[in-house]
Order: sequence, then C-alpha cells, then structure tokens
Amino acid sequence: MKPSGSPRTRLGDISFLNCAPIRWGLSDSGAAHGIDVISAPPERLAAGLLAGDLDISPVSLVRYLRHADDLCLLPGLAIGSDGPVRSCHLVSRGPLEELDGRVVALSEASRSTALLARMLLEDAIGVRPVYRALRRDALGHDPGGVPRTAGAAVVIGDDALRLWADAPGGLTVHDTGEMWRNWTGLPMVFAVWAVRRTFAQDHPDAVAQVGAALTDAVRRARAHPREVAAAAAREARGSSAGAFGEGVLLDYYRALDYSLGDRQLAAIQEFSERAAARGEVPAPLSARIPMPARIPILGGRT
Ligand SMILES: C=C(O[C@@H]1C=C(C(=O)O)C=C[C@H]1O)C(=O)O
Repeated sequence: MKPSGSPRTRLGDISFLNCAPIRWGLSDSGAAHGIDVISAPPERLAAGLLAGDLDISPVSLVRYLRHADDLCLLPGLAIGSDGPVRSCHLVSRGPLEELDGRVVALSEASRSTALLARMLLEDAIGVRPVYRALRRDALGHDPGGVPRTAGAAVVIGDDALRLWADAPGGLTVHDTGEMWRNWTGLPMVFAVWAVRRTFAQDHPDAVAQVGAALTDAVRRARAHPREVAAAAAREARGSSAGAFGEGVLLDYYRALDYSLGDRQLAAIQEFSERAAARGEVPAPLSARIPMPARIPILGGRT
C-alpha cells in the first residue's frame, strides 16, 4: 500500500459499459479501496487528466497521441478490438459511397472513432463529407442518433451498443473496428490508460500498483464472464441507453479486447502514422511509446 500520508491515487473510469468489466474486477479484488475512482465520459476524463485533476485514466487513443509529451502509456491495458467492437459505429441512412458532400455528424464524446471514421470515409471509401459536431444530448432527438439533416453519424459507447443490439429501421450500422481490421489487417485501439508523466516520475510505485490492480481486474473479469454480464446489465438498467440483456453483454465483452500487446502497439503505430500524415497528431510516436522504465509490464517483458 502507499506510505501513510501520501495522497490517494485519482483514477479515471469511463462511465460506459465498456469499462464495466474493469469496475467488476476492481470490486472483486477490493483493490479500489485505496484509490479514488472518478467515473465520467472519456473526453471529460482526458480534460481532467491533462488539468491535473486525475493521475491515471483511460482516454481516447487520439487524446493520448496529441499529448504524448505530457503523458505515459500504462503498459498492458487498452480498450480495443481485433475485428468488430460493437460500440464504435458509423451509422448511415444509405450507402457510405453516397456521402460525398453530405453531412456526417461526429460525436463530441469521441476523438478516436471520429478520426477513424474520417480516415475510412476519405481514404478507404473515397468520399468527402461535410463534418459537423454532434453533442451527445442530440442523440436522443433523432432515431439512431443520426440527425435528420445528416447522411451519417459517428456514435460510440452505450448509445452505439444500443444501435448494434437494436438497429433502428432505415439505418445501417457500420462497425469501425471491423472496417479498420478489414482495411489494415490490424486490431484497433480506441482508448489507452494514460498517466500524467509528472505523476509517473514522482510516484512510480503508485502507478505500478494501479497498473497491477487494473490488469488483475481484467483477468478476474475474463474468468467470470456471466457475473460481469449480470453486473453490467444491472448497471445498464439505470442508464440513458436503456437496459441490455445479459446475452448481448456477454457477446459484447467477448468482442472487446483489453490487451496492449505487440499487435496492438503495431496498430497504434500504424494509426498514429496515418493520423500524423493528416496533421491530426504530432509526428509518429515510434520513439514516444516508452513503457515508464520503472513500471514493469506485469507477467511479461519489463
Ligand atoms: C470501445 C469504445 O471506445 C471508446 C472510444 C473512444 C473514442 O472514439 O474516442 C474513447 C473512449 C472509448 O470509450 C466505446 O466507446 O465503446
């Protein structure tokens, strides 16, 4: 445990069902007792981490790439998929090939899926839409979260999972994790756990302890899929995206990949190079994804 008198580590938690397994695993191990866990949507967590209100937090990959000078990557953990992710979608009224000049609404909750969708539309499909920011509260007013004036929209998180589970008529749900895999042969990493670099330097043991607790939480959740799905279903009953059956959640968590191995790091490198070529992130990060030297990767290479 941390020496008495030292401040408790402030750990972000994405308030979507994609992090319900992490919450379940931390509760199962009791490791959260010594940590202050703050739940919020990913963009609010990123702002809190960069402002110094959080010490460690999951953030969108794009947010990490844009602020890699101030952040470290927590080893061994990510939110991604090696194929369909089921909660990061491009939802369209018609064929994606017909979106030239049409409005595509980009969820303000997203940075990674929003940029990935633009890469896919422009570079893989070859259309040039007009992009508009889509506030999350607008989702409820339009079926499937696609504004009436838009030809398509990027939707993530529980709202996107709802679309996968109950695709509304007249809309086509395109899974961006699957599209990226088909395009590049690589997994997609949508979010990573980042540590403020100053915190990692000042408190390496606290970072290692939280890293161990998080990877242990994933291991525990993977060993108890039905308990995790039941707990997530209880969580969802009170959410704006509405209730989900345990079967849907079991399938969802089978698709989600929390690993950050060599394939995921190669995918981050490929995505960051394509993003850098578009001027969306600083130069490729091949030298910038160091594991904090004093924080061992659990159960693997140090
Ligand atoms: C898998 C997901 O990844 C999310 C996608 C993000 C993005 O597009 O920026 C950010 C955080 C993650 O919660 C999800 O939302 O379900």
